[in-house]
This record gives sequence, structure tokens and C-alpha cells, in this order.
Amino acid sequence: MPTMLEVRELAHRYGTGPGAHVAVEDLTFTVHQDELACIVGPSGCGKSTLLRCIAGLIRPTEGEISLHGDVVRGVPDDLAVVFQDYSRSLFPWLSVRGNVEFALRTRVRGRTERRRRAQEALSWVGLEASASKYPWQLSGGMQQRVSIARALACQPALLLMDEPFASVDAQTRADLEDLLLRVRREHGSTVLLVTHDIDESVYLGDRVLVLSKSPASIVADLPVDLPAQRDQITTRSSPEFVKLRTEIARLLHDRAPAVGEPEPSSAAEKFLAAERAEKEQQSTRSGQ
Ligand SMILES: Nc1ncnc2c1ncn2[C@@H]1O[C@H](COP(=O)(O)OP(=O)(O)OP(=O)(O)O)[C@@H](O)[C@H]1O
Repeated sequence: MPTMLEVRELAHRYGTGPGAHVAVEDLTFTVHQDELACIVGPSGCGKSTLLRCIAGLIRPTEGEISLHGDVVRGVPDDLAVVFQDYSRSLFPWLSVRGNVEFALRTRVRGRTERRRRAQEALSWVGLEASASKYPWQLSGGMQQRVSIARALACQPALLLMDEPFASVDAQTRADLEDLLLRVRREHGSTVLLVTHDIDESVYLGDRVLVLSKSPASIVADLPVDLPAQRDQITTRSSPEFVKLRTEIARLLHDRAPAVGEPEPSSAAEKFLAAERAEKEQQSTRSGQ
């Protein structure tokens, strides 16, 4: 498959002089066309900084980013982003269809064609019947489906997703993950998705890039050797899945155990258990 995204020796520093903060350093990786690559890393390690550089929102201090061979020097036309906070990314005064059409206003000529593309993308995410509603009339999961439809309607060369499912309850999250896998299978798209959630990175990804603590650098680039057709129960309990998520937890939890401390494997399990507990808490909070 051809290379869609190339990140070469990327570094970004906020500020200058002694107070400068190095957010990412020496990041090099590629994402191929039609691939879904997940980035997982500790909180504050520089994931959003990396995405902002790829989206052309900030200019990296060092290194270069290319999208289908063109060096990124501003916000690329054929790139779409789905953020975690769907409530702030949709216009409340526009209908669901209006929100999707709005994203097409500079990309697609002709109102009829914009409407057709919006309606098509809404059908991909199962929202064609809600096209005339307003975002505030929809559940959180449905609003995020609108954000996904809006991004897909643009037929982006690259879809960036920044913690896209972190603000919904656990069941909705699983539904949205499956929706993303299905839409990708049926319509093809190149996706770079950032998540805190190790299980989610393995469940969704063709590859998982594991980042170090701040400043972020790549500690592992792991292929996910699972079938394209995935299932929340069977896939997540398969030995390959468990092995990979344990390996990632170990990489993120990278330190030698002190005398009397648990072995790395049980430390990794503890880390995963803590992560699951945090997710459950978050899910309870977002369900309230
Ligand atoms: N505009 C900014 N000015 C100065 N420092 C910044 C700025 N944005 C981010 N940082 C710092 O850069 C580091 C990386 O931040 P970034 O938001 O990229 O991390 P992250 O991995 O996305 O975090 P999280 O997982 O919590 O969302 C952090 O220490 C943060 O405080």
C-alpha cells in the first residue's frame, strides 16, 4: 500500500530558553493508505501536540510531515479531525444534515451534491432518519456519530481522531468502535487514532504505536495480528489480543521492579486493572 502519512524526525518545543518545554522529540513513522494506526501513550506525553502538528495547526520546531507526498505547511484540505468533545465541535443552531453540509461548503460545489454526500455519510453511521434533528436533540453517542459522518463526508485522505470515544459510556463506546471498524471495512479510509485506552488501541488498530513518557518518542510499533472482522467479546478474549495488550501495558509501565515488587507481568496486569477501573469511573460519570 502507498504511504499516506510520513512523519520524519519530528520534534516540538513550546517556548524558548530555559523555560522551554519539549513536548515531542524525534518521532518518525509512516501510515499507509487504508491503514488504521493507533497511538497510545501516557497522559501528557505529547499525543495532542503530535496531532496538532499533523493537522497543520502548529508548526513543528524540527522535522517534517508529508501527506500523500506533500509537505504539510498549513491545514491540509483533505484532512479531517474528530475530537473527543463532540458537544463543542457541532453547531447547535444547524441541523444534523446542516452540520455535515457545512463541512462540505468549500470542498463540494453545488447544493444538491453537498446534500447527497451528507445524506450518504449519515446513512453510513445509521443517522439518515435523524438528519433534520438538531445536535441537542441527540444522545452523546449519536452526536459523535454526526462528527464521524461529517469527517467521512469530506472523503479525507487522512482522518485524525483524538480520543474520539472517551466521553461516552462504555456500551456506546463499544458501539462506536464497531461502527468505525464497519465503516472502514465498507468504505475504506486511512485513520490515525489517539487513545489512552490500551484495549481500544488493540481492538481497532492494524498497528499500535506506543509512545514514551514526555517528551514523546516511539518505543514500539506493533502490528496487530487479528482478523479484520472483530467482535467485542471473541476478539477481546483471544490469546493474541491479551498478549498484545499485556505487552503494551508493560511498555507503558516500563521500569525494573524493585526488590519485593511484583514481576513485570503482574505489574502490567495491575496497570491494566487500574486502567479498567478508571474507565468504569469515567463511564459512570458520563452516564450520569
Ligand atoms: N500550548 C502549550 N504551551 C506550553 N506547553 C504545552 C502547550 N500544549 C501542551 N503543552 C505541554 O506539552 C506536553 C504535552 O501535551 P499534550 O497535550 O500534547 O499531551 P497529551 O499526551 O495529548 O496529553 P493528554 O493525554 O493528557 O491529553 C504537556 O506537558 C503539556 O503541558
